[in-house]
Amino acid sequence: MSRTAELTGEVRAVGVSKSIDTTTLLRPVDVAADPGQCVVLRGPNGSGKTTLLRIIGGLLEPTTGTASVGGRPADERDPAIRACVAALIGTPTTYRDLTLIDHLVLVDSTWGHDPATSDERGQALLGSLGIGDLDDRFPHELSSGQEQLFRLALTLTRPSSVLLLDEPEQRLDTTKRQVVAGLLRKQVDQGATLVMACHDPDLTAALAPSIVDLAPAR
Ligand SMILES: Nc1ncnc2c1ncn2[C@@H]1O[C@H](COP(=O)(O)OP(=O)(O)OP(=O)(O)O)[C@@H](O)[C@H]1O
Repeated sequence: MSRTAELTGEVRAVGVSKSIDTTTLLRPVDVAADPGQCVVLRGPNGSGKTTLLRIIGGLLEPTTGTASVGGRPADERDPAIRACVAALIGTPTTYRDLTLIDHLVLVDSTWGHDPATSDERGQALLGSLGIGDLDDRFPHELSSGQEQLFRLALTLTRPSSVLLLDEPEQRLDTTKRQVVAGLLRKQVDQGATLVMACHDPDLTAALAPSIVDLAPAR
């Protein structure tokens, strides 16, 4: 996808908040993250971390403030934003009759990589997440932690400048959290902008991020 190169990974959210009727989902907050930087969103359950990630990903319009990626308004209807942002927020779509490696080959080749080497890249990614031996499984044949690793693989397999991850540590054991920390560190070192919600102090510390602490929504 040539559009990926068009947008750099600067993420900005200025005074963004979200309310629905009289309910506050997110109190006003600022976020700034540049390429090669990690920002971790912290806060108690219900403080609005997922809501903020959805706003930055252009999936949700803020009630106040503005959000942008690469200098453009964050709006996932914009193909340039979609080409730039890879997000793991909620449950990605999977196909019951495709194996894990089939999924990765599909996503990799769809996003413009050489289809002749998609399989190789997919195998390497699964291997780096410690689930290389599950390449021929179907998504419904995974444990919940293995499923989370597969979701991360699906997110990381496509090209992107910005990674938005909602609690990537979910359901992972300590060893796998360290594996994910190493993989995300590598992405950041290679120039990705990483914004993630996280409840795990060890994973947070491993990424040496800037921290944005969210106040409880009410
Ligand atoms: N569609 C909605 N309508 C009304 N309130 C909502 C809606 N979606 C979420 N909320 C509320 O908005 C607040 C923020 O939710 P959000 O999921 O962003 O929090 P979070 O910080 O990600 O929480 P957690 O740590 O539990 O994942 C919560 O109080 C939640 O109940």
